[in-house]
Amino acid sequence: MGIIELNQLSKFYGKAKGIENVTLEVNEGEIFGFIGPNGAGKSTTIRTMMGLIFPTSGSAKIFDMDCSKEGPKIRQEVGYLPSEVFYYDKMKVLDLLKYTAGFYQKDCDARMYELAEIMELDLKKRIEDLSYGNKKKVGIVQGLLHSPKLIVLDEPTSGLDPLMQKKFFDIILEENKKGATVFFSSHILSEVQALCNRVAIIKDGVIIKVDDIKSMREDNYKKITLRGLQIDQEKYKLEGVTHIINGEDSFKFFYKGDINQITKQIGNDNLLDVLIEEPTLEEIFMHYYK
Ligand SMILES: Nc1ncnc2c1ncn2[C@@H]1O[C@H](COP(=O)(O)OP(=O)(O)OP(=O)(O)O)[C@@H](O)[C@H]1O
Repeated sequence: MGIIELNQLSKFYGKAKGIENVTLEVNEGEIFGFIGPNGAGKSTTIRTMMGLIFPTSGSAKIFDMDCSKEGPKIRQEVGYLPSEVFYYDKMKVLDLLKYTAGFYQKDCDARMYELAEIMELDLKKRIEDLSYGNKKKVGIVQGLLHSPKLIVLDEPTSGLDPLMQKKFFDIILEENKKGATVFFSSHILSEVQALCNRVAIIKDGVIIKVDDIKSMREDNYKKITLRGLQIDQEKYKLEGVTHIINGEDSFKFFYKGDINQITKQIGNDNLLDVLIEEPTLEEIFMHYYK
């Protein structure tokens, strides 16, 4: 049984498609990345999982419970950080966090103070006096103070400065080491690459790929850079060669196929240098969205 199980999940807003036939399984202990550009359907998927909106068809289960029917029970063990955080502006940070802690059937005080200290959050301030980034920090502490079994993060790092992002990722990794499963949406690929074990790519409401980060980088493409003044570029018009970029004394391309074939070709050229690398996730992602 997966911690999250989405089966043919669709959500239409009237006639407008939010997501269509999303099927995914997230296993216990994974850090799972959910990536896609703006409007791809990430928040729709997550809101359906959290029982905040209802699916048009299909099912979403967390801990083997139906998200539409058992929302309150599921939420006891889920920490959710929405993409946009809205608050009771007049409340003080501490009062809001205590109010949140009151929803859980466990004592959250120690962890709450600990997280607030790590995130350098001023508990005495009113919400309305906080910057956007500091409001986001309140959301993070709110989402994690009950040490949930599943952490669901919808674009969590927007608004955080790099130092805070690092602290936040350290907290997430620590929670994961303690056993929490993490589901994490983002359009920033480097952070997904740094944090996640597996990733799903969503485009126009449809999942186009689910893979582990390692094989996604290794199995697909090689990024090849050749340096030299007399490279016969015509000879590289081969099957599997794409994304060609011509520089002054360099020639770059992506290659997918038999590595012997391409190295044979490279061996025929008089080169100053050659670099064969794994593409970054960013580059792979661009391929899927071209
Ligand atoms: N309440 C709504 N009413 C109508 N259409 C909606 C509603 N919410 C989302 N949509 C549409 O559903 C699609 C998916 O949107 P969603 O917010 O889930 O994407 P997203 O991947 O989270 O994007 P972003 O990164 O911009 O938050 C979009 O086409 C969006 O316009």
